[in-house]
Amino acid sequence: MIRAIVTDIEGTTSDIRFVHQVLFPYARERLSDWIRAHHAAPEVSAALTALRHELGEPAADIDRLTAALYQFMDEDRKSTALKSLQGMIWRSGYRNGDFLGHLYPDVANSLTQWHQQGIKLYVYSSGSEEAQRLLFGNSNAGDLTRLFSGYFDTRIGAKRDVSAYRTIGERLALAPDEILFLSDIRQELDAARQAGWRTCQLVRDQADPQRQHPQVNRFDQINIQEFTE
Ligand SMILES: CSCCC(=O)C(=O)COP(=O)(O)O
Ligand SMILES: [Mg+2]
Repeated sequence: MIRAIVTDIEGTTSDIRFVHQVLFPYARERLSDWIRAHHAAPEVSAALTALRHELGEPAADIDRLTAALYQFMDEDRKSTALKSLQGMIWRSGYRNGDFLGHLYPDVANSLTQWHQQGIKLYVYSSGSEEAQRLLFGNSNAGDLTRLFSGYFDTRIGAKRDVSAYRTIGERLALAPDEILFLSDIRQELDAARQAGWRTCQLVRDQADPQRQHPQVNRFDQINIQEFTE
């Protein structure tokens, strides 16, 4: 029986174009000035210290760190430090009403129904926990944060790494086959399945010809019973 659903964001609940054409450019355009202005703030300073550690350059100055962050953004590197800083910059974007978090039209209804059925809902995204809360709290379907029981980001591990799913499973205190993972990326679903989870691939645009996991186009096509043996 499925007791928890863990969902990815980009390409699953939300359009990849929103992330790549709205969120990422918003942070990119502001990053350099923003770091200069805020590097002494404790949460920013902690992220920059983590970045120095990630780079293996304990003495890196602000210019070097900024250059590394631009390189990471070019590579779409899922660096925990970068993701943390992006989340902080997006905070003002949501607060100023520069954008709303994009959710596909089928998402809010399905999440609400699953929540009403007593299924616990969680997010697992490379975006920071703060970025996840901001997106669901300021979405085009309103504030959906009340539906979620928790948020996981790259601090728990990388999304293609089976150990991340094992650790999340332990935190949820559920048997692996009681957890359903929703994602658009086959390699993430492969890792979740290796951990014993049930999986479902969202194919918002084009089907994945490899068909390694059950595929749906929308959340309202997900029949939870079908994932229970
Ligand atoms: C929380 S929205 C920003 C998502 C993000 O930064 C990202 O890198 C996409 O990660 P996902 O794991 O949701 O594909
Ligand atoms: Mg995704």
